[in-house]
Amino acid sequence: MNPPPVLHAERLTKRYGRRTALADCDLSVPRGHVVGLVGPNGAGKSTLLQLVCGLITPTSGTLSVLGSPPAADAAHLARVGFVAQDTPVYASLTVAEHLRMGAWLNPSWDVALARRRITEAGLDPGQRAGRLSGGQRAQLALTIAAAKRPELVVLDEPAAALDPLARRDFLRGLVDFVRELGATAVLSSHLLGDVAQVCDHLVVLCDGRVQVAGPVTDLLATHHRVDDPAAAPAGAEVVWAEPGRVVVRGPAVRGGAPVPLEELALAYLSRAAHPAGAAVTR
Ligand SMILES: Nc1ncnc2c1ncn2[C@@H]1O[C@H](COP(=O)(O)OP(=O)(O)OP(=O)(O)O)[C@@H](O)[C@H]1O
Repeated sequence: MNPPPVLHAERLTKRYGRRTALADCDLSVPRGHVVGLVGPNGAGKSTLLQLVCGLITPTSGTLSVLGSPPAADAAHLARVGFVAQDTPVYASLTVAEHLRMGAWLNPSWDVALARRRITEAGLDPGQRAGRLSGGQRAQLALTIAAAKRPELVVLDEPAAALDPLARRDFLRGLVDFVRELGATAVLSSHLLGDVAQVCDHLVVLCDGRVQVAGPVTDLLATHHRVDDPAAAPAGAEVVWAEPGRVVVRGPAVRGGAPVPLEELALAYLSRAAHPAGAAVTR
């Protein structure tokens, strides 16, 4: 029997007063992936991640995380790591004090893993966190999440403020620890290049709705670029069409070219932003 998905949402909806942040989201994410959650400002990414961590509750619909309701109990919480937006840490505590606090709060804390990651990231254990650079702070936050040995780690735009080199190091560290632990990571980002670099599962969210989701290999196999929407075969869907950039979804297209993941995500983001501009099923 297959293990339950890491995340399973059915008609998941979150409203803040009259504002709908997430609307009728259906989503299923299998274990062992690095999942990229992309969408523009206000798409609902943070809302979805906060629901997953049990920081807020749905207005309607259902959500299960590792087979249980989010944050079901202390044991369930210990299986989920969270790196919040801007990777907050305690400015007056040193790196070593963060690790001691992590060990004290988390029964499954892996002392050796935490020490090794700090050394690999070049962090000084005696340094106060308030004096760390953005990249160093992100590495500390990722180390704290990793040393819990979570089955799922949720990261809300953790690398957005980092320079390209620091981002690359951070993302490499993330992929290494996900592989080492056999965990799943869900990472929200505006940076399509980062997502294309490290994610093997993609969720595109716009206006609180899932536009497309699935394993990257499946998405790449079912999307093609053609010169002209008329070249799309019967049954194919034109996701987005503009001069020189027509992305279709469906069976292989004669003369069609592969679509890089960044362009595929952009096609769905463009369609959501300009609904009248595309979306033709032939
Ligand atoms: N606590 C809140 N109270 C009221 N509205 C909220 C609250 N949190 C989010 N929203 C609204 O819900 C919508 C989705 O916001 P959310 O922060 O989830 O988007 P996001 O995709 O994470 O955006 P960003 O990329 O800018 O961080 C937005 O319209 C936002 O204004």
